[in-house]
Amino acid sequence: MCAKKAVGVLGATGSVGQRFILLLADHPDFELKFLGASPRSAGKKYIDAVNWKQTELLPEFAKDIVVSECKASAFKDCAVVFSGLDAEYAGPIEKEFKDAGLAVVSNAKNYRRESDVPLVVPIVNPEHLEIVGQKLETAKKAGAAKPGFIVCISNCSTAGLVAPLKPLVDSFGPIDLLTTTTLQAISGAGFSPGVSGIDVLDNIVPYIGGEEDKMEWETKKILAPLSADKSTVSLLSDDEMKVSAQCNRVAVSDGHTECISLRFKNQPPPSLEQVKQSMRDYVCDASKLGCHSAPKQTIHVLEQNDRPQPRLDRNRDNGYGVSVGRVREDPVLDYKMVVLSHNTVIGAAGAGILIAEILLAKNYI
Ligand SMILES: NC(=O)C1=CN([C@@H]2O[C@H](COP(=O)(O)OP(=O)(O)OC[C@H]3O[C@@H](n4cnc5c(N)ncnc54)[C@H](OP(=O)(O)O)[C@@H]3O)[C@@H](O)[C@H]2O)C=CC1
Ligand SMILES: N[C@@H](CC(=O)OP(=O)(O)O)C(=O)O
Repeated sequence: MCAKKAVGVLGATGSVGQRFILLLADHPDFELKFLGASPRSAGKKYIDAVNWKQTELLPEFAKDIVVSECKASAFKDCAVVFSGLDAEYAGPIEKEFKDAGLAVVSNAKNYRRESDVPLVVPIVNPEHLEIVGQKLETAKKAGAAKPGFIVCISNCSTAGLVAPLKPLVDSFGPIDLLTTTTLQAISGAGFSPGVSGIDVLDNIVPYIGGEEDKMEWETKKILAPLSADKSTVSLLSDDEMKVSAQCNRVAVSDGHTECISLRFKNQPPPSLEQVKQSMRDYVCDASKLGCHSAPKQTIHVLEQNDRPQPRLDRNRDNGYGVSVGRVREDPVLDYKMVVLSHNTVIGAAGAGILIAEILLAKNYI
């Protein structure tokens, strides 16, 4: 058996960082050895730096790791560095890591729109990681050192949205109109400071800053093809796909729910049963590659009228699977459905780990 690869987590004390700690405990490929956070936390043992908010106990292995400042020199032995950094600080830090030759898999939004940075939902578009393959190949041919790179994970609501779309587009061609209304968990807002109790208790907040715009353009990057030379990806045009998102914060701890409606470009559309079957049959590439965290069932199509529900369905396939229910005809567009995804697993930390497992399977790290 090969030795485990050393990995690090930046932003290790936050909502996403804490999920990384849980998901990397006892991982067969990766050993979490290095943790980074703000100067407020640096120099402290993790157990003293973190305000642990998960329902699972803090894993033993992490308690005594001393948190570092987010400097590349402290993470130089990492095969991959996961970032759960506050986006206000992530930009220059992640660039410094990439320039130091490190592989960075980031949850932050800063580099998502760059055409030569893959924006990846690992159960949907892992083929965009070929951008990394091209960079490594070019450096190798030139006899240069292995370059660093950044791979971005999408916004957590975008991840849930694109999962059911992928098999539909693969089977029935483009979706030209798409609307979504989200009901997003409070863990999505992070822990510093996070959503206050008075705002969310007995309440719904119909605004999440920047979220609607991100969902609209990220969907059009994730579902777009790579350029012919596999070095970049551009957004689908408005003529190819129009996306409209409305985002709401609700009093749920984990798990983003989305009510979506869609129209196929090719008319007449497939039947309702064909739509459901294509989602049931979908096997993501990470599963085909045998990645440790890949879901056994990528999309769970639920038939009960009152599902999916966050508390009951968010942990399907350890949070790496997506649940879809209430699939039915839409009198305005073609079909509508309700989608549920775990925002800090397949929408954030879990997505990062699955991406790293794919990078490993492809010998990119
Ligand atoms: N929560 C979610 O579901 C999702 C979050 N994201 C993105 O992931 C990232 C992390 O989000 P989340 O975990 O929710 O945020 P949190 O606010 O919970 O955590 C932020 C982290 O950043 C660290 N940090 C703050 N300031 C600095 C600094 N100056 N230098 C270095 N580290 C710093 C904090 O460390 P300290 O404790 O020391 O202050 C903490 O570890 C964000 O970019 C977010 O947009 C993406 C998808 C989903
Ligand atoms: N904004 C998301 C989480 C998040 O931080 O997304 P992004 O990384 O796209 O800013 C939420 O509130 O649920």
